[in-house]
Amino acid sequence: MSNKEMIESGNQKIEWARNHMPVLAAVRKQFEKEKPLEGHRVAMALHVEAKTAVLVETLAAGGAEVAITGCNPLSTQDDVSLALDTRECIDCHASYDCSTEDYYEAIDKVLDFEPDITIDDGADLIFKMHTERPEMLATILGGCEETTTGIHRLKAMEREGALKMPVIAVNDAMTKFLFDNRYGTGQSSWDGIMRTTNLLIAGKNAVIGGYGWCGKGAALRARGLGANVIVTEIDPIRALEARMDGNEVMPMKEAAKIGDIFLTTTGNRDILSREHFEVIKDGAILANSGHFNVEINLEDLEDMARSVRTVRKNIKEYDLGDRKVNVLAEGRLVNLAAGDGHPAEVMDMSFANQALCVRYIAENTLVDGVHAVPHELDVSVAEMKLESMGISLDKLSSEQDEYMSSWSCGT
Ligand SMILES: NC(=O)c1ccc[n+]([C@@H]2O[C@H](COP(=O)([O-])OP(=O)(O)OC[C@H]3O[C@@H](n4cnc5c(N)ncnc54)[C@H](O)[C@@H]3O)[C@@H](O)[C@H]2O)c1
Ligand SMILES: N[C@@H](CCSC[C@H]1O[C@@H](n2cnc3c(=O)[nH]cnc32)[C@H](O)[C@@H]1O)C(=O)O
Repeated sequence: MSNKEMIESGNQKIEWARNHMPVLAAVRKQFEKEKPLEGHRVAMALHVEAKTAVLVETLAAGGAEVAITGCNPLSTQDDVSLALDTRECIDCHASYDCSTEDYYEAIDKVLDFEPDITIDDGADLIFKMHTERPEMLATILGGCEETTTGIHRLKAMEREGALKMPVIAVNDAMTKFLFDNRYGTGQSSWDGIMRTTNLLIAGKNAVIGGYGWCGKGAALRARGLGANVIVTEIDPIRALEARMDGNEVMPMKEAAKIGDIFLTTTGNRDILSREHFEVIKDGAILANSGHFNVEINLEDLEDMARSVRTVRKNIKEYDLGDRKVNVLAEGRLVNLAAGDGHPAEVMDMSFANQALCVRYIAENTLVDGVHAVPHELDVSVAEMKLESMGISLDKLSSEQDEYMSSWSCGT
């Protein structure tokens, strides 16, 4: 494809996403009128694809200048990246097939832009500023964090007294994790696995590593596709919940022997490693939808393999001698590296939270540390989403309100 064709293709994808993100469209309308981000510079490290581009456009519509790069290798869509870079007030430095070196160089480029507000998905911008460019922290008003892993990292920094800027935990908004992590990851991970393998899910043993919000969604959709679902966990309450939701629960070492498809969603490392590869079923398919490329230990697999070859686009077959194992998308996020990421309607809510939190940072002075998304913003996103879906609610009558808040007439 020529550059011109790539830009056209990127713009087409952005238009489609924009037309399916009504909450962000409502926020954009407010931003166009009120210009709350005039004079602000926003640096972003997010998956650069069409829905993210709609968020970038929204921030620019609010008056911000924006520089953006990716937050994982293999999750950028190059046509969207090129299309974004043609926009006024927007610099885009992301590319799909970047090396680890290119990836961190691009993080530096968006920091060179001297932002006063950041948006991270995994806290790489914040980590880089704190470790290599601390002088930047003096002019940072605050940041927003998109994902669970980023929040873990930031809370660890906060615990050690190392976090020197305010950050809003956008991931922890109800209108984010209940929908994005659960229904988004549930749908888009299986979409990535199905389009990459072109194999049937029904009748297979699907092993889900972790029963957090992503794992619950992944298990739910796997059951809907006809799989027998096995969950692995380390948390007794989540394991119990998984069992009572109708899944089998067992240690990974047992699941490895019988699983046909493995999907890791823990945010942790080595969910699948040497001890599992030693017993894993022949032909097993391994995919990750959790954190970076560390949930499946590829070094162990490479070490154990006699040979490795590409057997289909985005599928590498590791020949272990008596068995073969297939890894999708190099163990990186399968829904983004081998798919189009979450559905637009879900990212609509996640990114409306982001846009509203960027505005909140611009208009308020926050102390250093991890902050919750203000409850009224979270509720306003739910209200706007319901409105866009044509759904209205009952209202408490004054009698009901009084009854619920009284202690004298409860029985
Ligand atoms: N692919 C995507 O688009 C996408 C979307 C949202 C979140 N994420 C990422 O997915 C990961 C999970 O997010 P979440 O919101 O579900 O987190 P969560 O904290 O709700 O769930 C993680 C679960 O994994 C379990 N776990 C941890 N170590 C384990 C181990 N060794 N074996 C089995 N289970 C283990 C935990 O007990 C927990 O129940 C994070 O890295 C997050 O950033 C990815
Ligand atoms: N750098 C992090 C990235 C985790 S991806 C998880 C985040 O990606 C976000 N996400 C999922 N799909 C899309 C998409 O299509 N566009 C933009 N962001 C997405 C989602 O909100 C989620 O919180 C790490 O490796 O741990």
